[in-house]
Amino acid sequence: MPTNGKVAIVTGAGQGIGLAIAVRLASDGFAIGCLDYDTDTAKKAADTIRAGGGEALDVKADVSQRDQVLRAVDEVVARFGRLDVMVNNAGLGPVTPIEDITPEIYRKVFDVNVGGTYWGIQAAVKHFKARKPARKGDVVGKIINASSQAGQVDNPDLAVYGATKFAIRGITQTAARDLAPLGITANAYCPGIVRTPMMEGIAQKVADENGKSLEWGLEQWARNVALGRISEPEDVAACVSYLAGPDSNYMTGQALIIDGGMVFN
Ligand SMILES: NC(=O)C1=CN([C@@H]2O[C@H](COP(=O)(O)OP(=O)(O)OC[C@H]3O[C@@H](n4cnc5c(N)ncnc54)[C@H](O)[C@@H]3O)[C@@H](O)[C@H]2O)C=CC1
Ligand SMILES: CC(=O)C(C)=O
Repeated sequence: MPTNGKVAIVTGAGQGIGLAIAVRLASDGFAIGCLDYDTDTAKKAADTIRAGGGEALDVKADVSQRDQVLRAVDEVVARFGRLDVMVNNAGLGPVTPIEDITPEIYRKVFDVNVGGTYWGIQAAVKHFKARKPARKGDVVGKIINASSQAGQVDNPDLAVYGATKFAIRGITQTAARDLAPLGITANAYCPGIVRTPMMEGIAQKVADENGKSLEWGLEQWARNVALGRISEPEDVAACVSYLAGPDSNYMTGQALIIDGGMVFN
């Protein structure tokens, strides 16, 4: 794989959408920091990229822990010498009927999904600030955050998860405004229904409640998709490739919806 001389970090790179983004950005020429709290899957992701001729380093951090995120990002910068793109992708998506929400689940999901986004932004900005834009509007660093279609509209039994994804859109818009003078853009990607372990967990719960299969559970979500199929992680990674690359340099504060045209009530 050719290198474009740039470095990207992807959180939650061990599986699902994060893995697909890491592999795609490596094929775009980025050296990749594969960050995950699961050291085995992070290592596998980095091994996969290196086996394909790319450059990668696996780093361990729980994104809900600010000090761990700062340390892991420093580690990647120490290895590759710079940072250009930070993809705050790691997240949790538990099914939480509204009456079952506990303080513990609320705290945990917000700490990972929202806290992890704050800490990833802070860790990246520290390094982006090492470069000054030569001219007003030049881009020296890009923040890309994972929101969701569940950050646009209501979804059944996802009150905690959905709230974090609405919050991430808000954080992205504010970060875009606050960080623009430093030459840093911030955008979010909003997948629809993506076949990953997270989504399979959500679909399986509905399937179990109805005595049906996982495929039936996924099909219930696909019925709302105009294009007629749920997406694969690579569909999302292709759009994140655009957000990470130079063609989106004049775009900031946006939420890119990648949902196959979901039809809402
Ligand atoms: N799968 C879907 O249909 C959709 C997913 N998303 C979002 O995309 C992102 C990725 O989702 P999936 O790939 O489906 O999830 P997944 O559950 O399949 O993978 C998540 C990855 O993040 C890692 N991770 C989780 N908590 C972490 C923590 N505290 N610290 C470090 N790593 C952690 C896991 O080890 C795993 O490798 C999430 O933010 C999710 O909310 C958004 C819309 C739809
Ligand atoms: C998991 C997720 O983000 C959904 C269902 O939109």
